[in-house]
Amino acid sequence: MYAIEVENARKEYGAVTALDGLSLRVERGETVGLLGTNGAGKTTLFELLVGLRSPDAGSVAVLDRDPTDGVATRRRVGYLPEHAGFPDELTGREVLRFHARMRGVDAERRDHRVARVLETVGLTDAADRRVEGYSNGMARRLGLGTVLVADPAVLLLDEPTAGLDPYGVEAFHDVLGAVASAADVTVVFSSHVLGEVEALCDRAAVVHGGRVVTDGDVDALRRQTEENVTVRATMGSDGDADSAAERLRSRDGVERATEDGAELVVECTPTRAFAVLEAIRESGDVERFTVREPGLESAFRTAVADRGERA
Ligand SMILES: Nc1ncnc2c1ncn2[C@@H]1O[C@H](COP(=O)(O)OP(=O)(O)OP(=O)(O)O)[C@@H](O)[C@H]1O
Repeated sequence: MYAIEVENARKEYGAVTALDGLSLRVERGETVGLLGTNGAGKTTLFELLVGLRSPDAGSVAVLDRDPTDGVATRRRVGYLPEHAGFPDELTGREVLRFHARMRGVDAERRDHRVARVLETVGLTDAADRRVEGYSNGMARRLGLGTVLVADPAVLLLDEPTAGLDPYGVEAFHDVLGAVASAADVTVVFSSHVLGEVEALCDRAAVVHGGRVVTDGDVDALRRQTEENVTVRATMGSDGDADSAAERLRSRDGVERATEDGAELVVECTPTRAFAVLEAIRESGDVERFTVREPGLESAFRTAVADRGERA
């Protein structure tokens, strides 16, 4: 059962094509990271998903309904825009109460719900302070609270951690990870930080030039990269990095093997990495080694490069 189904969506702003036949399906309960270059079309996609815009062609369904089709579906979808702001003079609790009222949370449940969300996003102690005194990280968590307060089935978060320091990112991830693991909550968030998509998502979709150019399981995407695995082995006193490098150069899958001081440095194709590691282990007195695998970042670069630069 899909929470989100976008088929061949097109959206133009005058001469600019923001979405150029974008298709994406997200199952209920999935957490999907949207990666993309600037101007790839991610925000436009979110705006279609919350019914703020309609596609010029193609179709968009959220929880089996057209999102422009009425308030009932929209209430089940929580959207955190990239630049969410709050009136400075309100407290965090007042902001959440306002959102709860706007999103149809019953009056008698409202205070309880707000208190629970404050707890979830770690703002209970700051709940009655004015928002103007909040740090960037606190404001982002309050933003997440505004979308959680109506207990949504689908969360759409547009670059939610942009501009946060590492502690702020970590705190945000803790909250989002806990929310996303709850049964039946579907999360789609966009990010330029590939590490956070690796950490939080089962699946990633790369958006480029208004289309999804690669989509799949995060581990499978990582393996699609054309970049090499690098192994650095520190040789012991009986080892000879130079002659080990010489022997390894003829091995299948080894792209480069060199000696760097007491270290043997070998670059190999990801598919042959295991066999090459064995060969390194057998190549003499190896004390320890490190392996640097190509991350999602290189898979992203490969996917975007394959499609050429955006026109
Ligand atoms: N209201 C608008 N009017 C005109 N052009 C727009 C409008 N909104 C977006 N665009 C253009 O559509 C394209 C897609 O923009 P969009 O904001 O959806 O991309 P994005 O992936 O969210 O980018 P970023 O990562 O930079 O936020 C861009 O070329 C952008 O300049």
